[in-house]
Amino acid sequence: MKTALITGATSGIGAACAHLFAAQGYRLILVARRAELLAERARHLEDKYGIEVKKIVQDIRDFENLSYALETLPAEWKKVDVLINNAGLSQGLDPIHKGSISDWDTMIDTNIKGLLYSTKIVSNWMVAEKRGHIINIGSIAGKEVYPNGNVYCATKHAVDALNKSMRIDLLPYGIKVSAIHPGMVETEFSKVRFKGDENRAKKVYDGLEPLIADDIAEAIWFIVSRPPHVNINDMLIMPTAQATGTIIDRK
Ligand SMILES: NC(=O)C1=CN([C@@H]2O[C@H](COP(=O)(O)OP(=O)(O)OC[C@H]3O[C@@H](n4cnc5c(N)ncnc54)[C@H](OP(=O)(O)O)[C@@H]3O)[C@@H](O)[C@H]2O)C=CC1
Ligand SMILES: N[C@@H](C=O)C(=O)O
Repeated sequence: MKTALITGATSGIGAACAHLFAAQGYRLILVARRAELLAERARHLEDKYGIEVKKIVQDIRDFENLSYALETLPAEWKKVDVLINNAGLSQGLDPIHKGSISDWDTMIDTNIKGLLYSTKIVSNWMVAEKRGHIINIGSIAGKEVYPNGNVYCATKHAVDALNKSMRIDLLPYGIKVSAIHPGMVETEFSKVRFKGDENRAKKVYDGLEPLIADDIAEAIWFIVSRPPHVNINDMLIMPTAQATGTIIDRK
């Protein structure tokens, strides 16, 4: 049985990936902070698809505890076939001079360092097995910048660079590396960005049809299901209604 490890599996793209990989018969290692929601998601997946789920209730910004939780998994669970570095977020949408230092720290610690921490642990497992596939969730914000996107865009540009670096560093071990860069996807993302302001979050998608999480999960499945001689390095996937990264923030 194949194993997928998904960070940020309680909501949005990560939750959609968990469903899709479970439906494809993968057993899952799911990482997130919200214990009750993770347990509920895991129970549903086990009941619906008859697969096994390991729940890792951890903040990916905490390397020591994340490492302990993952390294103490049973040995056969460490033969991870697919790592989906999904956990991430944006905090605020302010011009640089008005930005919050703590928001900047949260985005940098989650989107860059958290991704590095999970990759550090799992890539070593994959190197030992000389196989695996790492999927990094970037963003259109990792390809372009937009007004007030500053630090979030910078973190996703970092993910873009890290993806290219991982691809080179892990090639000798037969490990595939791919990035997917979505445009607007209607998840909890905007509610998190605007600190729970549901009206402001909803307005982001007014007047256009955004992507949904399943669109990204299906694209990731396409990437993962390519034959061994094919590696998709980078996929940019946008709502038809969104040509560039500019977020129209309707206050
Ligand atoms: N939605 C969009 O428009 C786009 C999103 N993206 C990227 O897609 C990825 C997923 O976002 P999306 O599904 O939209 O957003 P959601 O807010 O719906 O999901 C984010 C997930 O990440 C988890 N998470 C956040 N911080 C941490 C942390 N410190 N430790 C562990 N888990 C964490 C959350 O779980 P919990 O709170 O339980 O820990 C949640 O499961 C992110 O990297 C985002 O930047 C990229 C392009 C577009
Ligand atoms: N595409 C969105 C999420 O990453 C954004 O850029 O805000």
